[in-house]
Amino acid sequence: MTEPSLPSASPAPSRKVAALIVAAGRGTRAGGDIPKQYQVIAGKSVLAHTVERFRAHPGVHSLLVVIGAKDDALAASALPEDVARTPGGASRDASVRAGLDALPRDITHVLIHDGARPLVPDAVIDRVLAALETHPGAAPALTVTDALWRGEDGRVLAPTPRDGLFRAQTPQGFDLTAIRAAHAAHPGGAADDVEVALLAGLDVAIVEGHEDNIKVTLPGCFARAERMLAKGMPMDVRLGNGYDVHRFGPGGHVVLCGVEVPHPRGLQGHSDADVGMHAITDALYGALAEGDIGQHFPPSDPQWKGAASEIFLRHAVGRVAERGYRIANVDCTLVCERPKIGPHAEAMREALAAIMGLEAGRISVKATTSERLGFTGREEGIAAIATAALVSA
Ligand SMILES: Nc1ccn([C@@H]2O[C@H](COP(=O)(O)OP(=O)(O)OP(=O)(O)O)[C@@H](O)[C@H]2O)c(=O)n1
Ligand SMILES: C[C@](O)(CO)[C@H](O)COP(=O)(O)O
Repeated sequence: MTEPSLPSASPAPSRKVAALIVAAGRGTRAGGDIPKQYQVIAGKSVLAHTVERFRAHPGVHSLLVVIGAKDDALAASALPEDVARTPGGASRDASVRAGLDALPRDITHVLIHDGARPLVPDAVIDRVLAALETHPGAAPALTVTDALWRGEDGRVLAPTPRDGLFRAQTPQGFDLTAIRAAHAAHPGGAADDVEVALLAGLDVAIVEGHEDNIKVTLPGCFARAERMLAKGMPMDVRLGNGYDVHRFGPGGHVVLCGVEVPHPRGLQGHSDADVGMHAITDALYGALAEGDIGQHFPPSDPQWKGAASEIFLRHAVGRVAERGYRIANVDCTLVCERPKIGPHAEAMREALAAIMGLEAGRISVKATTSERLGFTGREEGIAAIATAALVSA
């Protein structure tokens, strides 16, 4: 890998560097209702994180984002108003060409970067800029450290030598005139700009990339990127509340916080009507700002009729972990005249602890009457209120 003799993050005075961030893809492999670069992680869109990295870098003079032809509204809500944008094309290389054509006249060098790489460290940008002082092209990469095989139909066919192989990253930096000419001469279909540059005979230096510089590509990448972003941030604390009510109907027991409690009447509901567990589940979804049980398990869907509430709670707990948080504690209050909760509270805490994979010491279950006032006082139903606290894992 090239280690320039005089690495310098700040370009020479005659050099004017633009960051060209390509973000016109559809993100089909990542899934979701909107392209991956507009999905929110750690409080803002993937693309906004990416843009912020380059805007904050002293060696970058100008920034242009290439967006999908129909993504104006998404880009407007994802990016600060003063970030320059231009429409891209149907393939990555078409988007790069559109961006190169739209750069300001005084630009001499360009850093071409995937909008889907929101974690690019400053040091990687520094290394590319430094290598551009002595090369017309420079790009970050990592050596391959795992063994490589060729395989087919789930079976290994043969080992493949890994000597001299690199995993390519971005930003890939170039002399602007040279890369414009290389793109103009390229037939299309290149995976990246280094491929385009090589066909034009440009000398491209390899500088050291970074394991954090991941490209959000598959559904699991969002949580991974969010966890990595959270590492550099002060501890994040999130609180959520949940409230639920179920009315009494015929029956011989109620299920509360996972425990069957004998009672002359049962609770009615689409699922097993565990009002306490529902309130806790909603508190967890609330803390994540991910709606409520009804959104994840629509009552209109017959598959959830009579479903055990622990299915909902396990899902919410799973989402907490996927989003890079852990549960600090939950507190649930059941509001009813009868049955008496006290004798069952410990069993309820244990039942919740087992489902949530949490120590019982982080779970509180308590109860109150409403002094015979209101619907709970008239014993028409049971209400539950819950609070959950999450901290970044
Ligand atoms: N027509 C395209 C295709 C891709 N890109 C950008 O190129 C980068 C790397 O591409 P990739 O990860 O393959 O993104 P997508 O093409 O969006 O993903 P997918 O192949 O899963 O649809 C992304 O920031 C993407 O937005 C682009 O600007 N214009
Ligand atoms: C440019 C690139 O990010 C280099 O690793 C990559 O080639 C583009 O993404 P894709 O997944 O290969 O489409």
